[in-house]
Amino acid sequence: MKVIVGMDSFKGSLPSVDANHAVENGIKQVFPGAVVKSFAMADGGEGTAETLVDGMNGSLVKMTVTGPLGTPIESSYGLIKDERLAIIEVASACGLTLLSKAQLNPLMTTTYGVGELINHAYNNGARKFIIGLGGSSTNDGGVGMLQAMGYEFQDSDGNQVAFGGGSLSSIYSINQTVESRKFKDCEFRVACDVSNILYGQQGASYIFGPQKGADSDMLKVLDAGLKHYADFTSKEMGIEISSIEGGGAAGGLGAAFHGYLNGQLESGVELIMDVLGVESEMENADFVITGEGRIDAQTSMGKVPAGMAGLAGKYNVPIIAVGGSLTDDAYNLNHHGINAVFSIQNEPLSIEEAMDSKRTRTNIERTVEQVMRTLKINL
Ligand SMILES: O=C(O)[C@H](O)CO
Repeated sequence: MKVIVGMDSFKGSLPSVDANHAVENGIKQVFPGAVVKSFAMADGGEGTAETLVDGMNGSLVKMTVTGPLGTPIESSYGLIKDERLAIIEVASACGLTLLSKAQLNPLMTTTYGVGELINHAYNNGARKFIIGLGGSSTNDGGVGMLQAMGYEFQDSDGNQVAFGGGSLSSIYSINQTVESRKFKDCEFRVACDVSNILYGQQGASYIFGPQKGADSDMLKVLDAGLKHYADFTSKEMGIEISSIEGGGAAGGLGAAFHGYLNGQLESGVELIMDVLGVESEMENADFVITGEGRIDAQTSMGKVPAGMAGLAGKYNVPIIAVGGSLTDDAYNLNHHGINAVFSIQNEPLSIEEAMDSKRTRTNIERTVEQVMRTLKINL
């Protein structure tokens, strides 16, 4: 018997590697001879760098970067030296969670620190990059990042435009320096958490600006700034960034990666499955076990269980999901390729108790063992 295990982390409770181990233990209690192929999964969002570093024998590089408000913050990225691969979650340099509610201001916040992470990884030998977009506090179209990578965005007086989405409308000329050209040989694979375009009613500002602290007047300024930036990018550089799907991810960072760095914008979970080589093990598998901390309506929209279900479906392999909590919507997954969904909880508990990592590990193992026992019944 061959089983594929592909668990996401149980956020705030258990990393994916540990969730995978718990599932493996549950399987082995009942089928000790089973061949278990384990892939600690992620979707490009929080935890992706740590997960890939664990799964690919890499290391986490810690460094100080320019934070979203221009002051120094501690950040990190994953580095797989042998593969010359760096994994960067943009939120670790410009994320929402780095700021208090009162500090949120997308007119001012910058992605400069993301560019500093890329530079550092480049100097550490990285030529391939996996970039996780999402959870940002910025709406600067990635201009801050590009400035840190050697691009010059100047206003009509020849000064560098200031940080933040509020300054995009002052872009008057764009230049590439020698420094910026070194990234031509790099490969950027970009995991997008959304498919929105750069500007307009469905663009970065109007859809994600409010969660970053923008009121309705700010939204107009931010959206106009992104449009101006796209128009100038087309005029000065001959690059089209206004209509690419995912261009509006992380306040327009998607557009910057696509237009300026030739980045490939992809669905996060599919990108990670590809990097880990999940598909090559799927064809002759007997079944798959996947799961995440909370299985809800968003799960079917490109989260790890949905991605694993898509791949399992391609090879007609049955798939079972286990979750820390299940909303009513979780059961709709039965109509989206997941054969059965189980909660790991077995008694009434507070959230804190339910998220205790030891309890989570034990409950995953027990639930999977019981599912395996059910599979073993020969009716
Ligand atoms: O960072 C953001 O703007 C949202 O997560 C959408 O990408």
